[in-house]
Amino acid sequence: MTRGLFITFEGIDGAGKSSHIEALAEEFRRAGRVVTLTREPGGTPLAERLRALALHEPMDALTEALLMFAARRDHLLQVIEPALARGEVVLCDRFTDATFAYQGHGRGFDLEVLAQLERWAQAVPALPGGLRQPDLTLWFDLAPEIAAQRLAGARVPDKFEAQPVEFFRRVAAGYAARLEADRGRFARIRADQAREAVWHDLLQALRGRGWLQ
Ligand SMILES: Nc1ncnc2c1ncn2[C@@H]1O[C@H](COP(=O)(O)OP(=O)(O)O)[C@@H](O)[C@H]1O
Ligand SMILES: Cc1cn([C@H]2C[C@H](O)[C@@H](COP(=O)(O)OP(=O)(O)O)O2)c(=O)[nH]c1=O
Repeated sequence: MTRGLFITFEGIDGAGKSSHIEALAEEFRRAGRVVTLTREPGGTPLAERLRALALHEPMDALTEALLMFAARRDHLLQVIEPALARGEVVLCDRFTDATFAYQGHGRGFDLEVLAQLERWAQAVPALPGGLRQPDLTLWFDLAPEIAAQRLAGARVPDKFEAQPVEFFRRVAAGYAARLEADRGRFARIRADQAREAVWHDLLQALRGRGWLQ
């Protein structure tokens, strides 16, 4: 059976993730793969309810991190693991790197505690190493000033999108640190380019791994 693939999309708000995720799903479908397109926080009825709370209610950083990981655990067990077991391609708009970047680096919450929560929430005993991680993380790297310009007037901001540029500088540094810690898992996409060039680089990252022709 075809091996399942777990690919996550990451980057600060406005970096351009959503603009490409559906196109990549279509590309995989053309290649004969079944695709599950999903997002975090969310992806199940319970996790979507937790998303609404986490994105719109004020709360301390630990509460926020616990909600993110609670939503993630439900999503992993209900959606991601079953899809991977069926050999599907799972494309997920954000995953745990976002928790390290936003709750960890953005809000300043303890990274060691996050690493512990990651080990609990992503535990899948049947896997070698016992921990589910993405096969590939596409990091849309964009300067916060440009992301803010792109988002201005584009949509009503949620709790995070309303943060100042300084917050997103820390979040972006958080993503860079995650990449440094696990280079093999990441592809850094230069998101300051025109859409066509971003799409080209994204496809190259997939082709380079032999996952698309
Ligand atoms: N390469 C690009 N150049 C200019 N604008 C872009 C580009 N990619 C996306 N956008 C625009 O920037 C805004 C944010 O893009 P979006 O895909 O929603 O980002 P994200 O999902 O990462 O928050 C949208 O208005 C989108 O149309
Ligand atoms: C997954 C995740 C998202 N977030 C934040 C980042 C985003 O600002 C917000 C929702 O992400 P996103 O789905 O990208 O928002 P939109 O659909 O509006 O583009 O949640 C965290 O703070 N921690 C997390 O663990």
